[in-house]
Amino acid sequence: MNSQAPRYFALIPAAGVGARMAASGPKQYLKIGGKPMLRHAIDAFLFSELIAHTYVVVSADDPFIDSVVPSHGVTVLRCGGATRMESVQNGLAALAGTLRENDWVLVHDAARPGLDEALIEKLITSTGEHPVGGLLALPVVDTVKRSIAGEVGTVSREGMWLAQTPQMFRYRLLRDALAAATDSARDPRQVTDDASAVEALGLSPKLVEGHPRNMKVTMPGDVRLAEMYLATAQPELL
Ligand SMILES: Nc1ccn([C@@H]2O[C@H](COP(=O)(O)OP(=O)(O)OP(=O)(O)O)[C@@H](O)[C@H]2O)c(=O)n1
Ligand SMILES: C[C@](O)(CO)[C@H](O)COP(=O)(O)O
Repeated sequence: MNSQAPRYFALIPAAGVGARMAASGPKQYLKIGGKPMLRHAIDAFLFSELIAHTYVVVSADDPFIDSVVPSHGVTVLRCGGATRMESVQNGLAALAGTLRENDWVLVHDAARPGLDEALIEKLITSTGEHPVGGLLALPVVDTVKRSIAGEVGTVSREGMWLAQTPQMFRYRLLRDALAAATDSARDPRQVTDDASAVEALGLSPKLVEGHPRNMKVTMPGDVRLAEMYLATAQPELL
């Protein structure tokens, strides 16, 4: 019987280049509401009493992080990889010996500045007892089209969700799932989120309804939308 109380850690992959944003530098350092995007994500975890510590994965030569990271509660891991998955894998590997096998890891995109303590608590209280883990997500409410070589069709939206982050899994399970995804014949670039690696093991994580404010800032037009969400009071949780 494991008598240790559960521990929750945040891991923020922040080693991307923001190609789709096409800004002058990596998008995670763009100011959103006067504060770098990455710092919004960090602060959500710092303000949460449930998170024991936060780790941020950046590229080895990142010149910006030292002016953004706070002086407490956060450790920078300069081990970013060529893909989001690699950055997460490298970050988890760097925490071997620090994290216990059954510690919960909440992986959250630096590109999602709208996360807040309420959503973190909702994910943890909804998932903490789940045998696999879970993630914030939004049910699809629009009709879904797929266009391939000019052929357009409609995909049933029954049971369809849009994955957000954090995605939370036990440290050992997540490391094993990502390692299996790397070893599999499947193109690892298909592993665009942490949950898909776990699902490839035949496991089903819990989907916990997130919020549109927790959007991923990807394209130039997303910056203003994210600022509008951040400018509003904390919304009632869905
Ligand atoms: N090699 C990479 C690629 C992405 N990320 C992180 O993964 C998150 C989600 O990725 P995405 O929104 O795609 O960011 P970028 O990869 O920077 O964007 P783009 O695909 O437009 O280049 C971001 O916080 C990004 O910093 C990472 O840590 N390491
Ligand atoms: C992890 C993620 O945010 C879930 O929707 C998404 O897969 C990240 O995709 P990206 O292309 O790395 O932004």
